[in-house]
Amino acid sequence: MITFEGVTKRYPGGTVALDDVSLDCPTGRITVFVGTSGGGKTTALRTINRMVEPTSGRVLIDGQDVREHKPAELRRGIGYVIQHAGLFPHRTIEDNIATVPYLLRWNKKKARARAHELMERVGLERSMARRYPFQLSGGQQQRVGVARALAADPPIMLMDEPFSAVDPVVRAELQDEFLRLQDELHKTIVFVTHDVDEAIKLGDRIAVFQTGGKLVQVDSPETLLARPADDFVAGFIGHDRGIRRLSFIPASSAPLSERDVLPADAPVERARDAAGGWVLVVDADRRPLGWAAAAGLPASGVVGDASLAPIGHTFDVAGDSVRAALDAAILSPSGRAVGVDAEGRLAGVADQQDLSTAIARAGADPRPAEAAEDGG
Ligand SMILES: Nc1ncnc2c1ncn2[C@@H]1O[C@H](COP(=O)(O)OP(=O)(O)OP(=O)(O)O)[C@@H](O)[C@H]1O
Repeated sequence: MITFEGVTKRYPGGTVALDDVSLDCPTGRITVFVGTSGGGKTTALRTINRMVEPTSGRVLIDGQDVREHKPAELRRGIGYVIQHAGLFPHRTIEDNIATVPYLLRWNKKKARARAHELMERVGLERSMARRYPFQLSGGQQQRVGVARALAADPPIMLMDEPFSAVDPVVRAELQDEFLRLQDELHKTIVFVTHDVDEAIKLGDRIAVFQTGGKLVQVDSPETLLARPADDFVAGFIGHDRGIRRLSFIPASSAPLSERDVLPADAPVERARDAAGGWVLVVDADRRPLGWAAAAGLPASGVVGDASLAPIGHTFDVAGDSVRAALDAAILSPSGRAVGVDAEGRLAGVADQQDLSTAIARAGADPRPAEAAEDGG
């Protein structure tokens, strides 16, 4: 665990970059620092690897003051990734990645083998090993930056806006891969961003900094969205925090129904009085085929003969959130969302009223999200 104990940083000239910050960053988890520009996020991050020395207070790693280590020695156990990757322009990709192994005096063969293994891990083709950074896209360079930080398998990773310099699509890909990697590696990560959505997506805990280096709130994303500590945090996380909260309400909490669901071989007569004007048609295996409008059914035959409107997207009742289910309902021609199991078979249908019920239930639970999850 990384612990900040009353850390203050006052720069010459009087700027207070950190004001008595106390905070824990738990082992194996992602702690995200967000906040206003100039709020002290980068300064706080850099006190961990001694790129910045606090004016007062202490930073501890597993109970030990970071000042007990020489900076160079300390940094070998701490990966560091920055915006624009900060690669050495005249070194090949494999040698960039192997920077720390070379410093640790690994032989060249072993260091390069490690670099190749990491290239695969972060989704870079081996053919890029001998290229130079300028021959890679921005997103690829960021992957190299992550691979380089991981090279000596440090238990801690500090990441300062690592995905900010790439377009939104690449950024989302990098975030997804980063989460997948963390699922395997369980590093202790401190991640700086000014993007609230990125913080919510990646953070196990989010620390919000305000101008003047004040830490205003540290909480899980769920709690931050549900209970911002003050008007500054509420304003910072935005007016659509209600919508964002829906991502943390499991779709499984919505009631599902089998109303107006028919197999493709059911006679059309059975579909004519569908309450909502639409029937969901499924195959013999209960896989959803499409929506049939009651008004557009053929005069006779089976519902499978009707022209079916596409379902759009379904939601996974076990893994998706109410946000995904609501999106599916809004985009569905019938206004109803189709819930499926892991095999893609129909689990049930939820209309917007059913989803409202789930939202109201979640909103009515006054316990902090963690306690509610524990069932305690
Ligand atoms: N070396 C320095 N000398 C003097 N002042 C500094 C120095 N580094 C940072 N500061 C000041 O300290 C404050 C905090 O800076 P810091 O870079 O930690 O903020 P930040 O939250 O990371 O901001 P941003 O989101 O804009 O990157 C700012 O007012 C900044 O101008």
